[in-house]
Amino acid sequence: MYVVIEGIDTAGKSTQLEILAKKYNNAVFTKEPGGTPIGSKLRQMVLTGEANSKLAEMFLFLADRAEHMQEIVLKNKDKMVISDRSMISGIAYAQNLPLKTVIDLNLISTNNVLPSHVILLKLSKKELENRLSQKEHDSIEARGIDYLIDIQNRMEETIKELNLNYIFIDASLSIEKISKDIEDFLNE
Ligand SMILES: Nc1ncnc2c1ncn2[C@@H]1O[C@H](COP(=O)(O)OP(=O)(O)O)[C@@H](O)[C@H]1O
Ligand SMILES: Cc1cn([C@H]2C[C@H](O)[C@@H](COP(=O)(O)OP(=O)(O)O)O2)c(=O)[nH]c1=O
Repeated sequence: MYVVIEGIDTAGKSTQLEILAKKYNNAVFTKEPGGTPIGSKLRQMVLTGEANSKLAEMFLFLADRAEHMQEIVLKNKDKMVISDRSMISGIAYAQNLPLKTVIDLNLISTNNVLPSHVILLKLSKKELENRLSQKEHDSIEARGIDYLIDIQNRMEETIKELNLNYIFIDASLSIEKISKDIEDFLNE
């Protein structure tokens, strides 16, 4: 089982992953970017905004994803792997290219492996404003509210386009209700 939890910044992914870690203590918990040794270097480069070129930034994420697929997802394919973000973020955040092109590049990076379960936490614009006002921003979050809402729409579009097995959850529900919905989805 290859489970991914998706959502724009502040949607509540880390909060739910902490709860999942207590419930599924045999699962392998990982993240993109940064789930491997090379990945943590790439993560540092993208989050501090070292790349001036948007294309270069996307290729850093793709390099991270290829290494992560080989070293974490495929090496643990007999276990439950639960990842904070995935190719869905990769496709949605790379807005400078048409969706189809970015999907193809991402499928190359994952060797055509797709997640078996996708959880998307969805924020309203108002709730996003509220949550972002309470944290310091990295260089991607600093791009603003409308940018992130566009990304969220692109995440939905990507999940549907790839025909994935998914659940969309209203991220402003209580932490407990969201975690129950996730558990039910994983037990289906
Ligand atoms: N269901 C929720 N309701 C209200 N606040 C939440 C909820 N889930 C998370 N939060 C809060 O929102 C902020 C962002 O959550 P976090 O889990 O760090 O998001 P992400 O990992 O997606 O960036 C944190 O301050 C967290 O406590
Ligand atoms: C996986 C991925 C993330 N991103 C972005 C989304 C986030 O803004 C950032 C990754 O940050 P994230 O790990 O979510 O950071 P935080 O620790 O702040 O929650 O990179 C891309 O632009 N492309 C990608 O392929």
